[in-house]
Amino acid sequence: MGRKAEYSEKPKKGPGRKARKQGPPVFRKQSFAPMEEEDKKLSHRQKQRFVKREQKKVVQKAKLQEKRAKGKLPQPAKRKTAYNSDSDPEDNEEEPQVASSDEEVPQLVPAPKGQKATAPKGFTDDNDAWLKPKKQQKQPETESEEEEEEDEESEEDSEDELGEECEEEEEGDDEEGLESDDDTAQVGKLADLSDDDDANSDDDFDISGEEDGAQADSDEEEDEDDDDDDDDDDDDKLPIERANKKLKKREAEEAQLADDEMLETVDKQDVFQLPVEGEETEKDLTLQEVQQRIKDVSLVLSDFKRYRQADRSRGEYIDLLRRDLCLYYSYNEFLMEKLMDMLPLTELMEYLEASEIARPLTIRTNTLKTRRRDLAGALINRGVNLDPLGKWTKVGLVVFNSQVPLGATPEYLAGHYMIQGASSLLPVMALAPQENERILDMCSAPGGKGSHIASIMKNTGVLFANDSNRDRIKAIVANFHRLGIVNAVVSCEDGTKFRNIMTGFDRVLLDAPCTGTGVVSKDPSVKTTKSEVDVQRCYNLQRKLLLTAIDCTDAKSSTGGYIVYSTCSVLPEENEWVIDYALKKRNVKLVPTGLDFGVEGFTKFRQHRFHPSLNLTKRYYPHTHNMDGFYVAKLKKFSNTIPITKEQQEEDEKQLDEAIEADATTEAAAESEEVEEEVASKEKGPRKLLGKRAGKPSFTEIEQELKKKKREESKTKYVAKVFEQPVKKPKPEKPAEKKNEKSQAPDKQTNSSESPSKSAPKQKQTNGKTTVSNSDAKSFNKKNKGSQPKENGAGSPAKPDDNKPTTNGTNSPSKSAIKETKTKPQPKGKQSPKGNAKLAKAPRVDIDDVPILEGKPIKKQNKLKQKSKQIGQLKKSTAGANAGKKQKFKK
Ligand SMILES: C[S@@+](CC[C@H](N)C(=O)[O-])C[C@H]1O[C@@H](n2cnc3c(N)ncnc32)[C@H](O)[C@@H]1O
Repeated sequence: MGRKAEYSEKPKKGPGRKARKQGPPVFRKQSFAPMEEEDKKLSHRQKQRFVKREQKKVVQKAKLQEKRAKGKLPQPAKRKTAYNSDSDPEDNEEEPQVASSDEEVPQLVPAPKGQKATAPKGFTDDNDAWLKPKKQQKQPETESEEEEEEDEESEEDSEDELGEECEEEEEGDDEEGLESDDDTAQVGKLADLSDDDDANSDDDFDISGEEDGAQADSDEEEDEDDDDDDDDDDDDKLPIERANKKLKKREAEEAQLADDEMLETVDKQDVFQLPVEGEETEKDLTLQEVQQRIKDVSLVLSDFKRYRQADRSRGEYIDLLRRDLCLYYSYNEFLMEKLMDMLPLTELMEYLEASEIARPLTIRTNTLKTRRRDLAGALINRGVNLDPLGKWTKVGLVVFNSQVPLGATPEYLAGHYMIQGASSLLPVMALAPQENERILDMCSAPGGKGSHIASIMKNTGVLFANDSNRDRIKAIVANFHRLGIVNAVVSCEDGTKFRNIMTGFDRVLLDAPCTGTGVVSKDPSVKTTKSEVDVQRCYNLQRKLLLTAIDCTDAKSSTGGYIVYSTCSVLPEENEWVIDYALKKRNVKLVPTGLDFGVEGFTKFRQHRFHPSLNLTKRYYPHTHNMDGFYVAKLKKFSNTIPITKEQQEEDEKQLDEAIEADATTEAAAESEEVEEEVASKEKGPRKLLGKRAGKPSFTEIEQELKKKKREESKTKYVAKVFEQPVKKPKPEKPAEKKNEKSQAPDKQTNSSESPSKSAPKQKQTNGKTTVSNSDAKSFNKKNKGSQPKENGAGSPAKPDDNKPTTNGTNSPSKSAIKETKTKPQPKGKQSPKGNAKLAKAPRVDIDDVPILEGKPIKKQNKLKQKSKQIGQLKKSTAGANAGKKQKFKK
């Protein structure tokens, strides 16, 4: 952009290129206002052209009149549009204007004035045939005229481009039109401030600057077409007429296109054609196309008889729909199939759409510390925009937006509220805890529902908050501390074993671990990661946990005897099926949840039929309740006896155990293979395996041992322990023993303490206490690099006997909360006679510092073991004096 524009002066009139070459461009201030003085100053060429045009017009008019007089042509109809050409003989008022400009340009052939009175009323494109003085005009042209004609044509083409604008501006006077063009050309020169001079080089009037390149190009193309078709016609027409014609033509084309497109769409909608078999078009499809196809197939399926292709089955359409839905919403086929089985098509679409959107952020008032109104006021003062969640809850608040992070407000830190999804309030409401009851929250971490229970109990009675995940237990403790809950005992046990620890609860909440298919909006990975095995594993575990929950409940409780089962999954396998199973296996019946909204649970699902009372259970969906997908069932235990024989019960237990273990093993097997490969690759170097064995895992003794342990670990995957007691591990007596122990010792220790069902370690597990030697802890901590054992007694766990329940299931655990147990470091009594002697002197290991094997991915555990073994082997080769230390390190 070179020159600075000056608006103060009027630019000098002249041919375009020449004008641009002269000094800085200037623009008049009122760009679109007429410039009467300047308008009259036409250049020589302009004048010549104008004269020519006038001549043409006169000739045309004369011929026209002649023809009309002979009766060859119909009387032209009056034009409706406002831009009647000056050729329109009816525009008498405008004639003088033409004449005014004609003052300077002598008319070579004066128009026959007498004709004006009898002139036809305007013209339309229908009668433009009468503007055809083709050859007669061309013949008299000299060569020089032809050149000028070329110029004129180019000029007129450019003017054509302005046709639309001209339509509004022109008043029927050609000269005015020209002037108008000229004026707009002046305005258009702003764009010419760029180096785009060449583009307009052929235009005397610099009007091409008005048009963008694309438009100009397209018009040029059209001009070419027109030249081909109507060359002769166009020669006879005024630019404005040509523009009009082109415009109409373009409009007709567009209308035609729109019609075609519509027909095409209607065609598509009417008869959707399934892709031909083997046609792999999915990869090329855009999301919009996939979406369209989803709509089309849905339409076909909605009225299959009407819209189907004769030779295609419903299954084919459903298959295609499933594939498209998977593609569009990024689900795996397994989960999409499950959802399609579960929901009618229209509802499915709504469900999928709703699952793409995050649910509203909700919080629960902790009524132990504040009232909802006060909390709302305090948060509003902090710039939180919130409202009560709904009439169905007195403690829920929905947060629309917040200027502060809700997990860090002083109110949050003071424990005035808990951030919880709306759906997680439902199971606790269904449980309806009472004050002074004994309630078990079997799978409690991170303590959202547990803390809700405690607050309804007003910190009376006892809440047993259990979870098998050691890491998540910490969250329970932290939340309970923050929320001021003092009636809770937190434990880390396998829920399926809880009947061996304690029974006789008034109420039990089982918020079971599940596939999480209802919380896709929170965790989109669920869409792609869940498989049949995951669902199987979940429902087997859920069944087992539910039977245990029922067994832990006291049917004779004066206030309760209720069990609430909930999941954040929408799959019937994890919900109705599990309840139906429990109805058959225990003396329980379904009772209303007390929740006055929600969809009834399924009583049938595909070929399966459930107990009719399953309609008392409630389902919640994102698209219907704007909550996470959720399921709630409330059971009443009416007898403490078990309706099935002991053998049957054992058989059931065994079956469930096997199913869970099998699932876990399947999963572990894959990992195990990885480990094997890893081991092999590590050993590949020094061993230099050749031939067929090269690069393949070699099943040495150690590797097989590893595999065995791996399987063991996978079996005890769900088992975790709390209150692990630090025990000093006896030092190895002979270095010679190292060889046997090197691969086994650390793992044996782990296994023995982890195994949930073997006789010796069973006691350790059921009482929830595990011995971990100080040296072990140190070595593990070294490996883990994270947690160093604290040598302070304050952090050590409680004496095992304090909390040790008997295994007959009648004894209650002591009511000491985890806080208590942590602050009472006591030596472990019955674990190991060897360790026992040294226990009193042993420095305590804080519970939080004990390395967690069961919580780690198996792959990592094996890596650790592998590393320790390697280090041990290395050290073994060094001085014998260090042998004891090495052994210790390895273990
Ligand atoms: C859905 S979450 C519980 C959420 C919790 N009720 C709340 O409201 O914050 C399921 C929990 O079950 C735990 N869990 C899984 N298997 C278990 C088992 N066998 N025994 C006890 N808890 C288990 C998981 O660690 C997880 O914390």
